[in-house]
Amino acid sequence: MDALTLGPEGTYSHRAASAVADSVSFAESMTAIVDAVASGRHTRGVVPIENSIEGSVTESLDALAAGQVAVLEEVIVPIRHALIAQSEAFESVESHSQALGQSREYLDRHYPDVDRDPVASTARSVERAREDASIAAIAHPDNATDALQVLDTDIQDRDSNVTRFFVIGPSDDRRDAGSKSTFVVDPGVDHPGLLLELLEPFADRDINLTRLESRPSGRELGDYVFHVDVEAGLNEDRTRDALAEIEALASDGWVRHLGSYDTRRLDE
Ligand SMILES: O=C(O)C(=O)C[C@]1(C(=O)O)C=C[C@@H](O)C=C1
Repeated sequence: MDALTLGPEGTYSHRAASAVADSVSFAESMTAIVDAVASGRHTRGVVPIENSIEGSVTESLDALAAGQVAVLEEVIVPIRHALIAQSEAFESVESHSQALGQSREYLDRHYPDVDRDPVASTARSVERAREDASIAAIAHPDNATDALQVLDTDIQDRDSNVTRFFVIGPSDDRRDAGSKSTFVVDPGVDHPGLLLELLEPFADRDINLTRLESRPSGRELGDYVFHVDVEAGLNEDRTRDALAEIEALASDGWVRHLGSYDTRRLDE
């Protein structure tokens, strides 16, 4: 099966997608990937969700909350960045904002006066460095082909750097079995203790939460949609019971079960 992911060739998303699909096609943004799967134009997509240093990939979270898709698997990819350019004589560093953030301490230490410019992906910054000697890229070292050189390796601020991706498909492919599940909750109400009430159904049943993220609903300041990951499948009674309680609490809003899924870890 073909998977749509963030391009061009050579992104970390490309590495994640290659591990789960027979072939890979490329899009320009996470929103475009989720839209293509939600509308049926593509059967599989692979989007980054969170990084161990920089945190959430907010564009992916907001697209998942808006689009009708299912999460089928999570893929954990080790991220080891290289500094890539035609020579040491570069004047600016470009990369995806996540990669610039993951290498912040390195750049502060070694290139404090060099401009940092975000572009759509790490591989896009490599294309730019290939065309322009004044630009250095931050990307996987395998991208340093032709006139490009790897000026430094392992420039991420922690060696344990990993990014978590979701493999997504149409809502009809949603599964109830898996070691983890993801929900998006728009409570539609606001009162003291609401967040506590939303979490208690999981705590009461000994269900471990692995992520809780508040994203602005976009309606007004202070109004949030919650992304919740738990270590349990929806085929378990305890998860179904917890979800029923949350649905009752959010009866003026909505709850979306994005799916239950297992984890795949890629080697370095
Ligand atoms: O630009 C890329 O290579 C991507 O696949 C995107 C992305 C991200 O959005 O987090 C994926 C993994 C790394 O954390 C850096 C960038």
